[in-house]
Amino acid sequence: MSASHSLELRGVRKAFGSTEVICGVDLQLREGERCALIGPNGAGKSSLFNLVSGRYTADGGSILLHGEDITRLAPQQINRMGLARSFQISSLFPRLSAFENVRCAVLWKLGYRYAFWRRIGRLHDAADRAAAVLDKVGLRSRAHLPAGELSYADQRALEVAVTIAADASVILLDEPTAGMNRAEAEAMVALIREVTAGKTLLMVEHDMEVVFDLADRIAVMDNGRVIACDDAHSIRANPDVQRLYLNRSSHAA
Ligand SMILES: Nc1ncnc2c1ncn2[C@@H]1O[C@H](COP(=O)(O)OP(=O)(O)OP(=O)(O)O)[C@@H](O)[C@H]1O
Repeated sequence: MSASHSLELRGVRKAFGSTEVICGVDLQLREGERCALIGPNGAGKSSLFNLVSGRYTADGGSILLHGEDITRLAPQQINRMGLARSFQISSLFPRLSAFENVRCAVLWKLGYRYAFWRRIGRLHDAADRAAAVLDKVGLRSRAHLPAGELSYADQRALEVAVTIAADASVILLDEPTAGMNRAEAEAMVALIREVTAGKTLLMVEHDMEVVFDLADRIAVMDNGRVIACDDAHSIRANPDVQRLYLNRSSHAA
């Protein structure tokens, strides 16, 4: 793998029982690029996220993070190597404040197991980092509120904050604008653009306006395969992609 690839999938396969749901996926993400993963329901987008983040183990092929093989590593090992993933279903602690949610994520990355005399310093570091991240996502004034009391859009922003808290270099976002109105989605796009600057982003997204706005490249999945991966112009013009979307219902993206 060239050193400029942050993430590389080589012939990745996954089956559940006798059904292969990921059928030999190759995908390469360059450092600093934003890639959207699209495709119809059941195409395999979430399964691919689960494989990359270590929740599922691949049956074949390999996954490399900055050139290192992570195919068989546990999620927390992959996380500590610099890959962070958000979840579509909220993984926030609703009774903890926004600040505490982010601080937990920072401490988790630091690996909260070290000598006592180092803890105090680390706690201060974690608090500073959490405050800075909340500032970045525009939640400074709501940092003290329980996560469960934030508006829906703010909870999604907090999810992004938790995901970027540990300063991962590769970020996976799962439908970051799902359930948002246009204005909220636009604000989220601006936020993602800012907080992922210089990082590598892989994002599952159904909203094509968001996809075309944010992504440098778009990977299209169908039936467990990546059938195209290219810039927006080429994806729009791709006959296989056109066929895929014309043949589906309106919720095809
Ligand atoms: N844990 C599992 N056990 C069995 N089958 C699974 C499991 N996870 C996913 N699948 C199957 O794998 C296929 C791909 O599902 P996946 O959720 O990855 O698709 P998706 O593209 O994310 O769809 P959506 O857009 O609806 O979220 C589907 O046929 C699904 O039923």
